[in-house]
Formats: sequence, C-alpha cells, structure tokens
Amino acid sequence: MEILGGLRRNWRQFNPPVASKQEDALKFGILGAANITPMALILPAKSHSQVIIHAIAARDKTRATVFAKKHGIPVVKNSYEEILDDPAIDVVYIPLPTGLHLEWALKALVKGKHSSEGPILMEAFHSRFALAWQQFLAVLDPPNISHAIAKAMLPSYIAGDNVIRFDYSIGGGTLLDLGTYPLASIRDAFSAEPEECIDAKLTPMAPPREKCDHTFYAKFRFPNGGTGEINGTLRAPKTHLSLPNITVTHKPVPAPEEAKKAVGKGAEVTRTRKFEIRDAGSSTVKREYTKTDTKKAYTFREIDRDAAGEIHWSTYRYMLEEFVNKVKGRKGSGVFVSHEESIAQSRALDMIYEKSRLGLRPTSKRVSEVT
Ligand SMILES: NC(=O)C1=CN([C@@H]2O[C@H](COP(=O)(O)OP(=O)(O)OC[C@H]3O[C@@H](n4cnc5c(N)ncnc54)[C@H](OP(=O)(O)O)[C@@H]3O)[C@@H](O)[C@H]2O)C=CC1
Ligand SMILES: O=C1OC[C@@H](O)[C@H](O)[C@H]1O
Repeated sequence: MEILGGLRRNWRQFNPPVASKQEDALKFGILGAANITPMALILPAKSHSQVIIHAIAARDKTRATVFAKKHGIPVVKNSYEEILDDPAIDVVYIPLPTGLHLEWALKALVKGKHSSEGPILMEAFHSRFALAWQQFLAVLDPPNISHAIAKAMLPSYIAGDNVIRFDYSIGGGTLLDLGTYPLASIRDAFSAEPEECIDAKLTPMAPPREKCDHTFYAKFRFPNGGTGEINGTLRAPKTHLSLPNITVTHKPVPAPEEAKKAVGKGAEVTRTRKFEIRDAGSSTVKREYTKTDTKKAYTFREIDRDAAGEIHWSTYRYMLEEFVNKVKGRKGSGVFVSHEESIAQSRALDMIYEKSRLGLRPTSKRVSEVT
C-alpha cells in the first residue's frame, strides 16, 4: 500500500495538474539553460496559477532555443542582460554556478526585478521547505540539544570531474554545493548560529582541481555548548545509496520530561525516546527502555498547520508557493529563507574554509562593480 502511495505521489509530482494562469501572474525570465531548472522551476510552475515561465537566455542562443522548445518557453532572448532589460519580466531565476549568484542577483535587483513594491530576493534553498523537515523541527527542543550530526553522501556518477562543481573560479567545491544542506540543517536544528568551527577537513580533488574539495567534514560549537557535525562527499562509492540524514540528540532530563533523539531521513522522521528508571538520588539505572515512533508528512495539514500544500508537491513547489506569496504580500506558511539566514550560512561556510587549509572561495564582484 505504502509503495503504491509513493509511486502515485511521485508520478503526480512529475505530471502535476496544469493550472490556468491568472491575469496578475508573475512572468519569470531564466538565466542559462541549466540542468536543475526543469525540476526546480519549470515543473513546479505548471501547477501554480500565478507563475508564467516567459523567457530564457543562454550564453549560446541555440542552446537556449533548444531548451525553450523542449519546455514550452515562448521567448528566447539573446543574452542574460536582455532578460534583465525586459520590462515584461517580473522575476529572474538564477541557476548559474554558485560563484556567479551574487553578481547576477545584484544586477537583477538594480533593474527592479522580483516585485513592483521593492524587490524580493530569495535564495533557492529548497530543503527548508520539505514538510518532513518542518515536522522534524517541531519535535526538537533547540536549547537542550547536545549534539547533531548531518550527512550527505552521493556517488561520483552524480557529478563528474568536469562540472561547475569542481571549477574553483566559479565557486567550486563540494562544501559550497552539497555541503550547504547538512550545514543548514544543523544550524536549523540548534536554531542558533555556530560560535566556533572546532575542526574542519576538506579533502581536495586531484590536480588540476586541487583547490576544490570532494569530501568535507566540520565540527562546530553552538551557543548552548552543544556540538554539530557535518559529513559529506560527492565521491561516495558507486554502490553507496543513502538519503541525506540528520541525527539530533538531546540532553538527558529528569522525569516527567523525556530525553529524546530524532532522526530525519528523506520524508521520514523517527523519534526515539530513551527512559532510565533510577531510585531517587541514585545514579544506578534499575531499568531502561526506549520508545520509537516514525512519522511522515507531505502537507501542512498532517502537521496541524494551516497552509497550502498537496501530497505531490515537491520541496521546489513549496518553495515557489512561498516566493509568490511573499511577492504578492500574502502571509503564506511562514517558511522562507531570509537574507539574514543566507548571510549566517555564508559565515558558517567561511568558518570551515578558514579552519581547513583550502581557503576561501574567490570573492564575488563588489556591488559597485556590478551596478
Ligand atoms: N537548489 C537546488 O536544489 C539545486 C541547486 N543547484 C545549483 O544550481 C546551480 C546550477 O546547477 P546545475 O543546473 O546542476 O548546473 P549546470 O552546469 O547544468 O548549469 C549551470 C548554468 O550556468 C551557466 N553558466 C554561466 N556562466 C558559466 C560558466 N562560466 N561556466 C559554466 N556555466 C556557466 C550555463 O548557462 P548557459 O546555458 O548560458 O551556458 C549553465 O547552463 C548551481 O549553483 C548548483 O549548485 C543544483 C542542483 C540542485
Ligand atoms: O541537491 C543537490 O544534490 C547534488 C548537488 O551536486 C546539487 O548541486 C545539490 O544542490
């Protein structure tokens, strides 16, 4: 039954109901014919009545034309600049190499893109919008977390050596790519920013890509004294199949409270509570047992929150919903990625680079150079 439900949900995710578009729909322009765009924007846009994918440009116009034809995008521009200069375009989607995000985001903001009432800028950090993640956060007690460890391991065939992820000049390295997910998840779990990076190890690629890491490890100290670790790679063995996951351990507390451990894996949240029975004042454990429960959530309804969502919505679809809500001035679910959080995440990433011997990524162009 569960397998059938999963198959149905996935089929629906890739074949969503197509919404008719409203008069006030936002027109999106896309910079580059990137691989991620169909999954992250084009598919989610189909079921959103206020999103129209209007135009695309690539460095090579033929490439953009082929992409536009395949995905039913009506307008192909000659350059990224032409997208920014088109007054019909409200929102710019920037799926460029990481090192170019800031430059093009600033250029888009200068052209007044994203909203008529002041620009809305959102980092497309989709994992934040997973319903299971929201459910996971709800069972945590951040001040009492003693330890969190988040892992993300992908086999080497996911990203070959010649992809943007291993080009130092455009922000290459696994930490700045896959590593951003476990890092954000431990920051989210502690609901605080790390005070110190206690340990960091970035394993470099072979020359000539030696400035880029293929594997990362880091350990942080958080303000409540707890520690958070991240571990990951884009070079896991070919047979390695595991979902990104996080395990959060809480400090033991006296009854009637319950010490707990929560494990998030894919859409599943498993909570284990460990109980120890002792005589009052004694440190000897007379009996111990654990209670475990596992839950899945795909909609806000399932976690008793009142916000839009369907069981087949992907993390990207939830993210698009909240972006449009923000532009339109609607309350939405309250889940978002604020500028402050993006900056805090960047600071934590820099702490890792500084602690390791690999050094910071190249600095993006300054605002004054872009504007
Ligand atoms: N949020 C998420 O879930 C995900 C985010 N990402 C992020 O999205 C971005 C794109 O990833 P992905 O789609 O896999 O990458 P691709 O290599 O498929 O796309 C990158 C695009 O960047 C453009 N580009 C512009 N300048 C350069 C340059 N100097 N070198 C190479 N490409 C350039 C290319 O556009 P053109 O067509 O004009 O040549 C290309 O289409 C990355 O930042 C990645 O980290 C990726 C996967 C998931
Ligand atoms: O979701 C992801 O998984 C694979 C990575 O290389 C990619 O960029 C990342 O965002």
